[in-house]
Amino acid sequence: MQDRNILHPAAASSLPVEVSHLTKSFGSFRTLDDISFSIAQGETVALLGRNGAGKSTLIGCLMGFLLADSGNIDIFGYNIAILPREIRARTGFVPQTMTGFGNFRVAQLMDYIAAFYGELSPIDPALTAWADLDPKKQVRSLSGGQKQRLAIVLAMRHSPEFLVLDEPVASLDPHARRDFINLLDTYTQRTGASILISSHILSDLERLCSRLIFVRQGNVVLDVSTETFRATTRWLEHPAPDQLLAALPADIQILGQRPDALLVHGWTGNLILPEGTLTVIPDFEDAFLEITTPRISPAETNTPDSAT
Ligand SMILES: Nc1ncnc2c1ncn2[C@@H]1O[C@H](COP(=O)(O)OP(=O)(O)OP(=O)(O)O)[C@@H](O)[C@H]1O
Repeated sequence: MQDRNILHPAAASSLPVEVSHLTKSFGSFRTLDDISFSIAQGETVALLGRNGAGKSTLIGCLMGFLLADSGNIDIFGYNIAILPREIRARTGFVPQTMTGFGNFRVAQLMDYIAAFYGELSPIDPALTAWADLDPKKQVRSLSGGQKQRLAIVLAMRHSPEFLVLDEPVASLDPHARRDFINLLDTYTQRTGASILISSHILSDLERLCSRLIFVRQGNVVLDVSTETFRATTRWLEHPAPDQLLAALPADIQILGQRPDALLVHGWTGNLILPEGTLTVIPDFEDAFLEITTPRISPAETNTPDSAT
C-alpha cells in the first residue's frame, strides 16, 4: 500500500493525521480516488457524503482495517501500514454498529478493553453518566442505542488523542444525541484531541465541527472550515445562469447548478455580477444535497454495478 518508507515520528510533521493520494478499489470500482487531507491537533472534522460515497472505506483505511491500493496515511507521524501499537493506544474508534462480545457483562467488557491500554486514569464521570448503562447487564441484552453508547464509552475510555466516529449517533435518541455532541465538544476543548466524524445528522455536524470534508464518488469535492463555508457559500440566482458563469472569476468554485441558480464557493460581497442577480445564503442540508449529488456523464462507468 505505502509508497514510501515508514516514517520515524521525529521526522514527521506536527499534524496528527496526514493522508496523501489515497486510492482504494473493490474489483474495478474505485471507491477512493486520490484522497488527500490532513487533520490538525484539536480539529473536529466532519466527513460528509451520500450513502456509498466512500466514507466508511476511508475510515477503514485510516484505522488500518483496510489496505489501500496506493497512497500514504501517517498518524502521529507513524505510517499506518505497520500500525505501531502506539497509534492504537492513542486512537479511539466508534464503528457504525457494535458486534460481538454478547456474553460479556458491561463492566466486564469495559475492564477487558481497558486492560489493553495498561494504566488508565479513572473513567470520566461525565462519560459514564451520559452512557447510563447498567454494569451488570449482558451486552447481548442491550438495545441498539445502548450498544452504541457502550461502543462510544469503549472508544473514549482511554482518552484518545485522535477519535474516529463512523455514524456514531444513528441509533441514539435525540436527548442522547444532543448530550453526546456536547460531550464531544467538551472533550476536544479539554484534551485538545482531534476528531473525524461521519454522520448523516447534518445539524449536529454543522454545530460541532470546525471543518467540513465533502466526499462524492470517492473524491474530496470540498474541504473547508465551517466558518469559511458559512461566509462564502452562496446561491446566486439569475434567470440565465450562463451569464453568471461568464461573469464569475476563475477562483470561484461552482458546487452545483439549477436552471435558475448556481451554488458557488468563494463568494465575496465584491463580486461584480449580472444585473438582477440575487444572493441567497444556502440552507446547510440544501447545500449538502447539491454538493454530494453524483455527477453522471455518459462516459462514466465507475459505478458499483460495473465492478467485477
Ligand atoms: N468490501 C467491499 N467489497 C466491494 N465493494 C465495497 C466493499 N466495501 C465498500 N464497497 C463499496 O464501496 C462504496 C463505498 O462504500 P462505503 O461503505 O465506504 O460508503 P459510505 O460513504 O460509508 O456509505 P454509508 O453512508 O452508506 O455508510 C460502495 O459502493 C460500496 O458498495
